[in-house]
Amino acid sequence: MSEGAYQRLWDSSHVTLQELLDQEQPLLEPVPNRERERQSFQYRLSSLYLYYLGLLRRFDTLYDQMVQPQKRRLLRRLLDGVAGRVLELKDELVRADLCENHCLDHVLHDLKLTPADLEVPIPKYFQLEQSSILRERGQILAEILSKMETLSLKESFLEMHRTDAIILLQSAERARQGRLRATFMREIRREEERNQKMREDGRHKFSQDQAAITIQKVWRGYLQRKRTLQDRQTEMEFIGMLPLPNQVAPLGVKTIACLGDSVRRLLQVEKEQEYQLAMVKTQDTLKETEGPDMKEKMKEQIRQWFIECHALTGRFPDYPDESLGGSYMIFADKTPEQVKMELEIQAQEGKKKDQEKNKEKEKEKTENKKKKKEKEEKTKGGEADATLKVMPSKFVPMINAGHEEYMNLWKNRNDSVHPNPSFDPETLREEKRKEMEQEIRIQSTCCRQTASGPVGWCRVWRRWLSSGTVDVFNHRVLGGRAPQPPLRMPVAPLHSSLSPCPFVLGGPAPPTSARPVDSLFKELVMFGFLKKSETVALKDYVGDCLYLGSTLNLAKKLPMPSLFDIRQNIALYGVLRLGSPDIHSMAPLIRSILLVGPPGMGKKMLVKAVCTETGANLFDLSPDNLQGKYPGKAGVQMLVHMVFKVARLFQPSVIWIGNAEKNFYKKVPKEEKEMDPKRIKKDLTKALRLLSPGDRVMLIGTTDRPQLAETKGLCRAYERILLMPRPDYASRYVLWKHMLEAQVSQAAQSLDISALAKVSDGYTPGHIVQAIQSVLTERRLLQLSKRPLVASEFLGHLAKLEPVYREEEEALKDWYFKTPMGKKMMKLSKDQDAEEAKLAKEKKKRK
Ligand SMILES: Nc1ncnc2c1ncn2[C@@H]1O[C@H](COP(=O)(O)OP(=O)(O)OP(=O)(O)O)[C@@H](O)[C@H]1O
Repeated sequence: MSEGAYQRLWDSSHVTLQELLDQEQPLLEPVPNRERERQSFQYRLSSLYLYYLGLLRRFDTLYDQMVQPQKRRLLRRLLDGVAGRVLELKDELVRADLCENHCLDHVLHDLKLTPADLEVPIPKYFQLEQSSILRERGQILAEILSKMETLSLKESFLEMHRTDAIILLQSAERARQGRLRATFMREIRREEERNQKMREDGRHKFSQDQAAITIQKVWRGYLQRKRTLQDRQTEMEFIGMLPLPNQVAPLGVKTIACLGDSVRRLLQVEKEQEYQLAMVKTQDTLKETEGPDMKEKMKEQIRQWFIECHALTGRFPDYPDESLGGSYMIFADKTPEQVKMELEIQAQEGKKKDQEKNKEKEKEKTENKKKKKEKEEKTKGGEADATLKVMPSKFVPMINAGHEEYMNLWKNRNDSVHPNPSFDPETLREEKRKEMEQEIRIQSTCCRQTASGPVGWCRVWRRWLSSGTVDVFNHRVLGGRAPQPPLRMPVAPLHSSLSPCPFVLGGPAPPTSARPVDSLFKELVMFGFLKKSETVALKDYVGDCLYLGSTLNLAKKLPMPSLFDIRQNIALYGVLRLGSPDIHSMAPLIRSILLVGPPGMGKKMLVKAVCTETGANLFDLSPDNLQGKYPGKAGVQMLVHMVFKVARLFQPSVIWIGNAEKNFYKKVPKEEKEMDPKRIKKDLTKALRLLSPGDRVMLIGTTDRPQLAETKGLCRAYERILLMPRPDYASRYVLWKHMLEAQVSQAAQSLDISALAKVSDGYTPGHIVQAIQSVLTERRLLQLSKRPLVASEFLGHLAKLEPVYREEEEALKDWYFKTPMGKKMMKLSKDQDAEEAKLAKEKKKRK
């Protein structure tokens, strides 16, 4: 696609954005929490969520492919804003549905969208723009690990004696010879058997006709089977169940498209460098040509302002307070009277506000008490909240600002058909001029260094005015030194990446404060707490969505999350939050997630996918990994402190706890008493609470037996609990298809995948992977051309595996309904039932 095509896509995206922004305000109005209103509220939220998802996809493509650097800067802000709004809306959906998975099939249908539109896109820049620091860190980790590996290899080599090595070689060689001999003997035996059979069969002799009929039968059967297969193929192609042969290999087209994308990315880098150079040049030129004039004008303006004020009021006005904008008030296009009035009004309002605040505080206190009482009464009476409404968004103002900038700067350009991919010098100059104006304004009004530290320049002005030592009429000093503009802008201390760790508040200094972070990083790698995560893309977590969610809801059956829902939730809770600092700092904070599901559901795979998609470090604090390391109370305190400190400083980070139930055991089993799995519990919960917006650190726990843990403690540590039940038919179908086609191209055409999906009910994706791996050995893959794959081959292997029994899954569900979210979900469904029963009664009475 060309720059012009992307520009048109951008233009159309803003039309949708405008419509969405118009829908934001009505959502803020509270709605009574009754069945019908709740449904329409949920519908409005869901459609908004889907539209924003679509916009996110578009802005991601645009940011990835547009070349013009100034437009890309705006697109980045819009992309982050929309991603953040999607996260906020997801939170609202959870609050409205009281459930982590939402049945949006009817909304999809109404909006004429497809299930693919439900997919949460992961911005491509998360991976493409991973900072060099992240890459360097990966290299350091690989280096440390390879050093450790070579050391352990050396150690293991040293241990083997020469005689042992010879014995090992000899036994391997003898085994090889034995295998060869056995194969040879088997061949001889088979040959003998064949000969014997031929001798025995030789007795039945066919007549010529009989032989011809037999051969014809076999041949006709073969031909018919072939024809039937071809007919089936043509019919399937005709009804669209199989792709047409000319559609099967669009690989060439795809590669060309990918190549085009990469070329545009290279062009982006080129144009960005050009833009950076131009920025420096423009800044220098403006400073030289317009800077001195601008400075003089500003001084003159301030002086003029004072004189006019003096002439009007007979006295010098107070210098505008820094909190009110300082000299900005003077530079704004206002007359001195207006400014004076405004200052006075603001001062009065400030006083009033203070008084009002005090009053409000008192009021709030009494109201809070009242609300508490009401809530208690409601919970006793079993009533639900009275109103439903959306929380004010932090991202909408950001999107609004971006939208306005687009409307003012980029919408009505003459070159919209063939836009110029290079930067626009006029816009750049305007931007830099504004920046310079701001800088000079600060220089001529703000900070000046004095013996007692930095003093606001406006304060100096004010002091000079109050002491009467400055002659504003002639712009000279009557006594003492005239205020001098600062020579240099004060530089705020950079936010050091090694800032004090917040994880030990108060009390003694942090135990690792004297150690460099690199050494802590190395220690964690050496002890096996910081691991190299395998590369797994989130899209490889295969699964289909639930197509009949709303129908199940209508039939009063609680729909369970599909694998698709789980993938989307991980993308929303894990990837989008950890991927961008801007999104994380403003989005609703989520510090921890717990994945609950039977073994083989892909819990570990999802943890690895979050790390891959965001470039996060992977810390392993699983109880098994803690065994024998950092003993005692002080040890574990030190470990948690170290892990969270390194995780925060080298963010984004994922702290993974496998078998998370062990940290919260109701009763520690005898065989695990020595391990003491609960020792980390207290410090972990404390450290988690100290994570704040902007700290891109997430705890992800995985468990298959949450029933063994104290539900309260577990739910307090993990803010979101995602239940992963066995895959349904649709998910099993796509799992089989995807995994088989990864090894055998067009496996779906020769195999009855639907039958495989049906018989594998109860098996997890892990089981399916195992069955495929055991059937599709190297040998079997070589035989495929002669002996096509059939579904029955997988059955034997599946039968050997232990499925997830219904009782096991029911136990997991029962546990889930005891968690806070599960309880709310149950309560809502009961309330709905009661409400419906009441309505039915009323109807009957009326009749
Ligand atoms: N939805 C899926 N799509 C593709 N592969 C999957 C999916 N779910 C699981 N797998 C595969 O199944 C195997 C088992 O997954 P994994 O080890 O992550 O499961 P788990 O739930 O963590 O198991 P456990 O509880 O035993 O630790 C892995 O090879 C993984 O790649």
